[in-house]
Amino acid sequence: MSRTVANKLFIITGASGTGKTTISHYLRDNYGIQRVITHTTRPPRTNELDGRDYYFETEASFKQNHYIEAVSYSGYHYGSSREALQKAWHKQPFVSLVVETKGAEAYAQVMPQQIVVLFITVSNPEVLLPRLEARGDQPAEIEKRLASAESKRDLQVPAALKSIAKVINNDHWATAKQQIDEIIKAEIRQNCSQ
Ligand SMILES: Nc1ncnc2c1ncn2[C@@H]1O[C@H](COP(=O)(O)OP(=O)(O)OP(=O)(O)O)[C@@H](O)[C@H]1O
Ligand SMILES: Nc1nc2c(ncn2[C@@H]2O[C@H](COP(=O)(O)O)[C@@H](O)[C@H]2O)c(=O)[nH]1
Repeated sequence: MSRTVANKLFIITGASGTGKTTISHYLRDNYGIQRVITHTTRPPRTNELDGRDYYFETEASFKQNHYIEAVSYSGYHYGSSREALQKAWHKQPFVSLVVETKGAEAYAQVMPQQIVVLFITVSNPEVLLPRLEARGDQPAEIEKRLASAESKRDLQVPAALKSIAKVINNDHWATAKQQIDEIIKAEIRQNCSQ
């Protein structure tokens, strides 16, 4: 008898520059876990591609998707659509999603049984500025972002996620990677034993 693997969504959340996207790339490259592409009205950064990094939308086209959740962040709209999640799950049972914390809270309400929440943090938020500079973000954008209420809020695990979030400290990539490996391997084992 064939066994179906339950669909799982690894939600990667935390403040800007903590390393969420880096971790989603690690999951893709090492475990084949693809990221659900989300939608935004933010203009693309250098090297970002439509359909790969985001679905880049206009104000008008953003409104045409069917969102599980959508937020404003540092002056732009962001949203994760039902269409994109279903498309990703259609291809494979384990997928990831990179969102700010309000988005993660929404998923905890909508599909609590299907998510694993990874909250990414750093011990000293002062490292975030040089990290965003190294990423090539425009200085004005970095200043606006790090000063935003959302960015400051996302430095702490929200109360609604405290009981379920797996906190990953990303001061150093080598130790963050170890933590991620343990979590993913445990999820794979658990899924295989069901
Ligand atoms: N442990 C680390 N040490 C040093 N630099 C890191 C580390 N992890 C990630 N970075 C770098 O920090 C920058 C920001 O990382 P990343 O884009 O993954 O952050 P993010 O949380 O997705 O940010 P945002 O929410 O703004 O999109 C990148 O240049 C990345 O290479
Ligand atoms: N709640 C949601 N947050 C999202 C979504 N897509 C991305 N994000 C988060 O927004 C900020 C800013 O992203 P950036 O690419 O401009 O740096 C960051 O925290 C992302 O994780 C979404 O669909 N919903």
